[in-house]
Amino acid sequence: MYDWLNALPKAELHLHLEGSLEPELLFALAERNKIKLPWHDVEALRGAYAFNNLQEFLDLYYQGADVLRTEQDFYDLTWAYLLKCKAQNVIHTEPFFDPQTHTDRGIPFEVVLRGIKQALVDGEKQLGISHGLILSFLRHLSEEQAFNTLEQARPFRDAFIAVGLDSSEMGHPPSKFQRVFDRARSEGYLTVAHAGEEGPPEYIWQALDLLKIERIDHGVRALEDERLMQRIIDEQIPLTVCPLSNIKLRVFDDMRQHNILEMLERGVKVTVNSDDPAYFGGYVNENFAALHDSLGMTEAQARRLAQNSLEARLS
Ligand SMILES: Nc1ncnc2[nH]cnc12
Ligand SMILES: [Zn+2]
Repeated sequence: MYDWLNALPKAELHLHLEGSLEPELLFALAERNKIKLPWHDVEALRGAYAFNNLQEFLDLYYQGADVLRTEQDFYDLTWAYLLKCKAQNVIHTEPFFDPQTHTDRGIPFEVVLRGIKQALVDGEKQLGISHGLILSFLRHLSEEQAFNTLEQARPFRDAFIAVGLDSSEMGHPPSKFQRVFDRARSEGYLTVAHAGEEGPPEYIWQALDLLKIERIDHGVRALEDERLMQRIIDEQIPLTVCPLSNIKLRVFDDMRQHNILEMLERGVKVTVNSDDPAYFGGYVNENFAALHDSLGMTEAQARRLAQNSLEARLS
């Protein structure tokens, strides 16, 4: 890896903790929890990481998350991610977690949260990595289920900086969650949302106007709508872009077609992130390296991208 990329201090603003579950840890947790897996070994599981779209990935991602059962499991997952941050000079992180992925399997909200939060607090103390945790709603589930999740979070309000929206985008527009986000904002949460990953620019407009988001997660389809681009540039709304994810999930056919540097040069506040690094072939620095290798990203552009990430923090 490139030393100058490693040396850049950066923030990661789009990372699903469940998506940082490496196959080796997945197998170790399955053994610890006496869970029988459908894959023979780590290599067989890695072999399954071939996706044609977001949904194919999500099906495997939710299946993988089933090995996470105890507070210690969530601690170990988060700690492993923080060690990667340390190695890559990520000095601040704002990870997502999906409570419903776990509570729907009977794992109590507080078990999930305690494990994650303890690791994040230890990460601040022992590794010097600051954080802001984002509670993300699964958009393929109902508005009522999202309200229930927000209610479950109430006793732990101080543990979070924001709520987010992820999972299957098509057919689940931001408007479906307008009232949930209204409630969350009234409780003092900031808001972010995945929009314009697979979904149309209209979903980005809705995320901005109805959910009143501070940042757009992905947002790469904004380039299809010039008026939207102007708004994003004028208001300097950050985009948390995930290049390797976009290739793995076929949002772009090839990294050489990725639009992140075009957006950067047009004045969009774009940032580089890993999304689900265990599944997509790399953490933040591997994403930067791919932009260098395939798009000719210069050192000056890398510095601007890293600086954008530090400026786009919520906490
Ligand atoms: N890239 C992605 N898009 C939507 N939901 C997700 N959950 C985990 N990764 C995601
Ligand atoms: Zn994501």
